[in-house]
Amino acid sequence: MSSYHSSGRLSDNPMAIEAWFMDESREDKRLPHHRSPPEFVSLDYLAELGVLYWHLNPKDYENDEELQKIREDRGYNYMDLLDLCPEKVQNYEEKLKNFYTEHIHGDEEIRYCLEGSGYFDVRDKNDRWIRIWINAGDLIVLPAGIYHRFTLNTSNYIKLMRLFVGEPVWRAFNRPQEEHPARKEYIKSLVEKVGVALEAH
Ligand SMILES: CSCCC(=O)C(=O)O
Ligand SMILES: [Fe+2]
Repeated sequence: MSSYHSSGRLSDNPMAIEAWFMDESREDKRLPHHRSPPEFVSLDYLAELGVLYWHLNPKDYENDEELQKIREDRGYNYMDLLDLCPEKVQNYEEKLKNFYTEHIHGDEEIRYCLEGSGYFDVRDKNDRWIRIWINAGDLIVLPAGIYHRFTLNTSNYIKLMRLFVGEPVWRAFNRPQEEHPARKEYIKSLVEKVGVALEAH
């Protein structure tokens, strides 16, 4: 039997990311939205969807060799910081609304949480929402073409590092995007990886 720890996390292992299938309720998006009983999702399952994860030391991000290596290996030469609070972000409410509108990008979305926390929701191959809880030290990569969205949780604050290959393009394409080349490429990669026949949505 598993039990919750004081942090609210199911695991007391800070290296483990937590992800779960969401319920269907329409209540506040900043709440966890667990199913009853909770249905957790493994890192292996996320990897099948093309979602990558590392846990790093967020206090050392300026000199972190592990982060440096990931950036070199994957060509992430662009970096900036996003402090998501009303005082520092223009059009804060509008940005949050757009972040929570289901979308894809033509490129990977790479985010490293330095402080605070939040939820990245991604669609799995059966179009179910998986909620990924990001805390300080969690670096995730969402593949180009995966439907996703982001919300703050009840802590209401996150500081993120954004990484990119080359000149950043933040453009979001809201669902439906079945004809977008990145979407087609993503579906192809899923079929190759897990051999599932996916219906177009
Ligand atoms: C707050 S960063 C994550 C939101 C998002 O999906 C995006 O920027 O495209
Ligand atoms: Fe996005």
